[in-house]
Amino acid sequence: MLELDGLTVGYRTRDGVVPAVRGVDLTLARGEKLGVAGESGSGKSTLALALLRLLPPSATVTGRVLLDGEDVLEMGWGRLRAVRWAGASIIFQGAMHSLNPVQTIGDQITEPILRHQKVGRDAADARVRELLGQVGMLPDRARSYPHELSGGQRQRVMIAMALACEPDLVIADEPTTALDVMVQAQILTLIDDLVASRGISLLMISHDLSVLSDVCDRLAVMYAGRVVEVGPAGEVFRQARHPYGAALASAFPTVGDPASRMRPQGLPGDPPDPQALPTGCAFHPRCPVRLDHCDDVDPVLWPAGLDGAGHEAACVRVLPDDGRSLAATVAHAAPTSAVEATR
Ligand SMILES: Nc1ncnc2c1ncn2[C@@H]1O[C@H](COP(=O)(O)OP(=O)(O)OP(=O)(O)O)[C@@H](O)[C@H]1O
Repeated sequence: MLELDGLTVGYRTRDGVVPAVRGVDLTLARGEKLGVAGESGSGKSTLALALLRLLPPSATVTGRVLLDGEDVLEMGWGRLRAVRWAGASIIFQGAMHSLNPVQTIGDQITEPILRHQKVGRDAADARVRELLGQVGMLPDRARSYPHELSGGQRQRVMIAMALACEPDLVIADEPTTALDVMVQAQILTLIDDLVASRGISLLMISHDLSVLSDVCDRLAVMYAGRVVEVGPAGEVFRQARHPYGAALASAFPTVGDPASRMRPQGLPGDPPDPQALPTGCAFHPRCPVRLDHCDDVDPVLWPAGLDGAGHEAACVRVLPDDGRSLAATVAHAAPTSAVEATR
């Protein structure tokens, strides 16, 4: 139902263009849950905002964002307004900053309902009470202002708003950031249950690969504005093929897994400045297994799963046929079709 085709976003600044998202191709099937992971600055939020054209005017967007076959980037404003909320909606990070502090939450949830569903005020109010019940809140909370609610309750309100117009796609951008671990688990379970029971597609964004692997069917890992690994959630989390995916996964302990007794491993170094990206593979300066020519070639996504089931990684160490390391291949002349020289 969602297809990103070469999605590229740059922000114009006084110092030049910041390339925040660089040629992302992704698909999301109806009812599927896709997680997008990556460090701060990797372009996750920019990607999410681009899907509904919510980026600031300084952003330039190219590529295609096909929602049920229709390009969101080409839509007129009328059609775009109809698609927002009803076709796809976003649960933003940090509900306190996303809710209007001087409006009751009931009024805020009512607004998209009145705008998109041809119902009267009474029916909309009833729908708000029903939605609040579905996200585990007392219907009377409709009269509360955001500051009268806890962080977890405010995030529940955001979820109720996102579901208000029965969208086909929900985009959740760090929906549990700033919540304590217990509340985080409740909110994740709530989102998971609500999208599953309605057959809604979910695109969830987080820096936390372990959270995403719990909730999502597939995972995409972003680094410096690119997807560097994508595949079935369990496989990407436990058998990452890209060195960055592996580093991200090993930064989290897994409860119940004997391997979790190992201490989580940090990844030395910082993500690159998008305006001064390293040559070749953007990850090579931090890569623990880089090869001599990794500063020269910029790999594209390539089949990386041993059983070939939709697992791809953009690393010259991953080979199309059986995933042997490039070290072996260098001796046997690497197939140049597996890499893309971009310099
Ligand atoms: N309005 C803007 N103007 C210029 N650069 C921006 C703007 N918004 C984001 N960026 C830059 O674009 C890049 C991607 O930012 P983005 O917020 O999408 O990353 P992220 O992975 O979502 O990070 P976080 O997890 O911290 O939200 C970063 O280098 C960021 O500094």
